[in-house]
Amino acid sequence: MAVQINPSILSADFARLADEAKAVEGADWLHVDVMDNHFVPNLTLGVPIVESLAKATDTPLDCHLMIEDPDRWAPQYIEAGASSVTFHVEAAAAPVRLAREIRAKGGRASMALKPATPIEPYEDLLPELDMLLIMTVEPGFGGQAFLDIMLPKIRRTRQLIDKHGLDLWLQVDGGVSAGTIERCAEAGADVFVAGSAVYGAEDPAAAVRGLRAQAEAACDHRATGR
Ligand SMILES: O=C(CO)[C@@H](O)[C@H](O)COP(=O)(O)O
Repeated sequence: MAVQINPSILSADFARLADEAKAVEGADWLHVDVMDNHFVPNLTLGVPIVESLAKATDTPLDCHLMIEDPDRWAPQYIEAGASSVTFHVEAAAAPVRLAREIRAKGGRASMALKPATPIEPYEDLLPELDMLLIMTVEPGFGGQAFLDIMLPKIRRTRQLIDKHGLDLWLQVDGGVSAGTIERCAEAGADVFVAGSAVYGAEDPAAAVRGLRAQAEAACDHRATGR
């Protein structure tokens, strides 16, 4: 699968979201961090803003729900115009039912794991998903340092995806930058969320292009061993 670069609007100017979405045209998805100050100690935005943003940009939205009770809320984000919804397995009461409901509504179903949550108990769930998100920081804030200790989990997840021959995207989120993206790609990730590395750059669109070139080279290296 081709590499995908998804700017996180958590690092954008929330008063100018439509312009900030345009500033990264050429990105594959916009990553929308939804936080409820319960599942994580931060508060961001909800369904009405996603509904407005979906109308303001042609870039598809992936909503990353860092909230309690995603079973209740996730389908509403698809109805609001998101094309993909990521829920945390630690918060979901019925992850399989929820993934099926997201897909039944026409969305891509994605499940996230916090750093201390292992992948192995969820091997049998993987066919129910379109994407798996491995958090490479503790969720809640942008601008944190990348957790190198997540690299073995990324590798093990890639092995599981390949073992089962699944068409499942493997996303990483947190501390992804020019200094870390190659390690993530070499470990097996193919979807990269970057907040401060994109919106903190003078030219966000150029930052997306730079990250894409680095990730593509590292993915080729992983595939060919050269
Ligand atoms: O989900 C989160 C944080 O919880 C992320 O999406 C951050 O927004 C990524 O920001 P950077 O680490 O790339 O600055």
